Amino acid sequence: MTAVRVVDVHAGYGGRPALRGVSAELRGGGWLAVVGPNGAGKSTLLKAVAGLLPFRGDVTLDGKRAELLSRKEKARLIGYAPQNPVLPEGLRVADYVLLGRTPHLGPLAREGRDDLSIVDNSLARLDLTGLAGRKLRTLSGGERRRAVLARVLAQRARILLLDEPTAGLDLGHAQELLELLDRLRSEDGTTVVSTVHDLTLAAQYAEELLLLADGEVAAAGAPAEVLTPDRLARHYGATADVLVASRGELVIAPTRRGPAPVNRT
Ligand SMILES: Nc1ncnc2c1ncn2[C@@H]1O[C@H](COP(=O)(O)OP(=O)(O)OP(=O)(O)O)[C@@H](O)[C@H]1O
Repeated sequence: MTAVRVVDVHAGYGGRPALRGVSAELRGGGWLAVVGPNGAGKSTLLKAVAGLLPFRGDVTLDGKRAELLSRKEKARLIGYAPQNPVLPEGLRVADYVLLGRTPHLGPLAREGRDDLSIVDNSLARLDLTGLAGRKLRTLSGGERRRAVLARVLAQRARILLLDEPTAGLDLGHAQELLELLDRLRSEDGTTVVSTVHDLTLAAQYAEELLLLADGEVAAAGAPAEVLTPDRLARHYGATADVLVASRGELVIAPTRRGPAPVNRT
């Protein structure tokens, strides 16, 4: 079943268009990476799908039109991690992650044992157990990012909208997160839409790429179809080789524009 369908979406800020006729479709349990240069409209698309920005066009989530979903229904269905969230700095990490359970709490809004165990599990999955008692304001940039993702995981939403989830994470934590998302997708059928700047990681984990440029879809499809040196030059102004690694995975390797480097070995 199609989990996310976006049809001819237009959105903007103060009359200035940022998305112009964007369409995309993703099956349940799929992973769509939204890529494109700075200012292309990637975050705007995620905000529109999350219902945080007015738009023209249609967005359907799990077969239901997004604008007809109640706030609580939407919060159960979508877990959204913005690029630069404003955090309640005085809150402890565990209490912040518990906020992810809010859409599931009963009328008295008291968390139960299940909620606390989901929070513990989310903290462990993001390697935050040892930091559970720390105030958010004391965390490093990457630790804060992981706390935000732990809150989103605790929500147990069927569709995750993650804006630059690996930004600020070291290589190991970035890889662990992507592997975790991949497992959620294949084991629980979670659907993932993420924006990504690292095109090699995008190609390794996402099954579909949506390349946005200047608010429009420049290309869509499997990574090998979308990521060509020609498109990287045209839309990113970058010179890069698209290599195929030993396991068949794509590697996007930027190349120097000047003369070939002197061999330093
Ligand atoms: N709050 C805002 N007010 C006005 N213009 C905005 C706002 N947010 C984004 N824009 C503009 O909308 C366009 C798309 O921005 P968006 O944040 O969606 O790009 P992006 O592809 O996510 O970029 P990046 O890779 O730099 O994060 C840009 O021209 C940006 O300047």
